[in-house]
Amino acid sequence: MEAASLSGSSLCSYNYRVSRSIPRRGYIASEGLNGVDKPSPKPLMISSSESNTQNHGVLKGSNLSIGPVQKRNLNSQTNCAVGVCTFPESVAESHYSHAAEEKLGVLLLNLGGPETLNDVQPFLYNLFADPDIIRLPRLLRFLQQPLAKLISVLRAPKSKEGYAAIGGGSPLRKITDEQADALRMALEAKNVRANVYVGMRYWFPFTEEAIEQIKRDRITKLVVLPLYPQFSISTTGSSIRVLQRIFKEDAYLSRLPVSVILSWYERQGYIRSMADLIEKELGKFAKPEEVMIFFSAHGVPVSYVEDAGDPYKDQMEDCIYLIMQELKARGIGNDHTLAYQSRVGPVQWLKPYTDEVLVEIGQKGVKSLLAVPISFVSEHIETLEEIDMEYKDLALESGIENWGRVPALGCNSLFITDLADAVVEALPSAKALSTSTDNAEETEYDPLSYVVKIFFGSILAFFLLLTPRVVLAFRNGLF
Ligand SMILES: C=CC1=C(C)c2cc3[nH]c(cc4nc(cc5[nH]c(cc1n2)c(C)c5CCC(=O)O)C(CCC(=O)O)=C4C)c(C)c3C=C
Ligand SMILES: [Fe+2]
Repeated sequence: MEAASLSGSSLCSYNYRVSRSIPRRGYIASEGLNGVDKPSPKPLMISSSESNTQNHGVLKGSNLSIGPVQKRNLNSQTNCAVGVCTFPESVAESHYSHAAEEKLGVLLLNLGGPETLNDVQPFLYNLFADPDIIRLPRLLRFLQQPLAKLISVLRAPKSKEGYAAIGGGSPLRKITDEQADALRMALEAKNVRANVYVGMRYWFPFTEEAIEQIKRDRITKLVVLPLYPQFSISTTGSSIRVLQRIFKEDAYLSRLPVSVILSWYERQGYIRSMADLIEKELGKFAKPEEVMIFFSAHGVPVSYVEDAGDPYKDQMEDCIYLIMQELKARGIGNDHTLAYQSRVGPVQWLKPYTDEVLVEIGQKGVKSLLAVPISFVSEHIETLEEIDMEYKDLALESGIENWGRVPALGCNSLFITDLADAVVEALPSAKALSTSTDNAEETEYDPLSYVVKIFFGSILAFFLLLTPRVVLAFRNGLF
């Protein structure tokens, strides 16, 4: 465990805590489609310094630092593996800790999704305007918004088709609300009263709205729980960056004791509930032992992992190792593989790609396949449309005869109870960002420079989109 405070304003820094850890394993898939031993990954060190663009610059301009995750305690009997991100030990305890009545809040963070087809383009705009989704070099940052506008307009028709095919909108809000309710009840069953809030990154209810409600409710302690089992710069990282911005600008929030759970894929409850779902779906095949278990994770660009130090790939492989170990302990030793889906744009994404591997294994003679979406805990467009429709068709065309798909965890009771445990375990490490109000910062907004930026940025972005690589990506349907 390592705490670090960063250059620039030291309003906040985070510790990355792993309360129970296992030694790093090589990733070995049986009967090796992916069957290569992976070397031990370098220790995770995510720091953020405005001046440092090369060095693991995950959350630049923020004060987040996440120290090594690979410190693993073999002897630990506990089953919890929560990366808990708190404000530093060194800051004085906030007065909230001594408040007569503690009012606990849990903030669930998620991506959000368009609820109607009219929402699709503005939703895509919000997504592509996120500097953690399209990572431009500092000097080109002024292009972010015009690029987002152009890409969202160009991608919207394709995305709309996908959302139309799943009923005209994303189910994410409804499912996340149900998970919030279930978590509140699971906490209550443990005698922990808490308000559970939902904050989405790219659509309603936005994180900002949830925070406003938290303020109105005068919450005195907050646990932040992103609904992504594995950490990625593009998901949890991005959501935390938003929180940091909001918190450091607000006197009340900067004093509120907060604990952020960064990743939780190692938790036994999660691993067991995934193994339960897999076991159940395998049982639906005529010959369960012959089924290939096909984990399909949402991809990220390779540069996130190789240049920015995103732990996503390592955590994904570790997660799959743990699930397969759990299945093995139950006497289930099926072949398995991992591939990455949903790539967007002209850059290299994590390989192997789901569509390519499906064709490959179909041609190699695999007849039965169980698809397991692994990077998300709700049904969404990429399970309901991409996997259930596109990949299923592709698999059947490639020679696979028996297809199955594991549902997302949703409100699975073992899973929700385990999330409740994660919240309880995170409570003692809640710390305030700051005890003084003089840190509150106002961001300056200059309308003239904004208009100038948008105008010239749009022209530049337009020419950028005409480069051969980008044109080719559009032609190949990658946008
Ligand atoms: C762990 C999960 C996710 C990662 C990592 C992730 C990275 C990532 N995504 C895009 C681009 C798009 N994502 C879109 C939808 C979407 N993404 C996730 C999860 C992860 N994304 C989910 C759950 C959803 C679906 C939301 C819903 O409405 O159901 C979309 C929009 C849909 C589409 O047009 O395909 C885009 C675009 C990038 C570029 C990225 C990493 C850099
Ligand atoms: Fe995505």
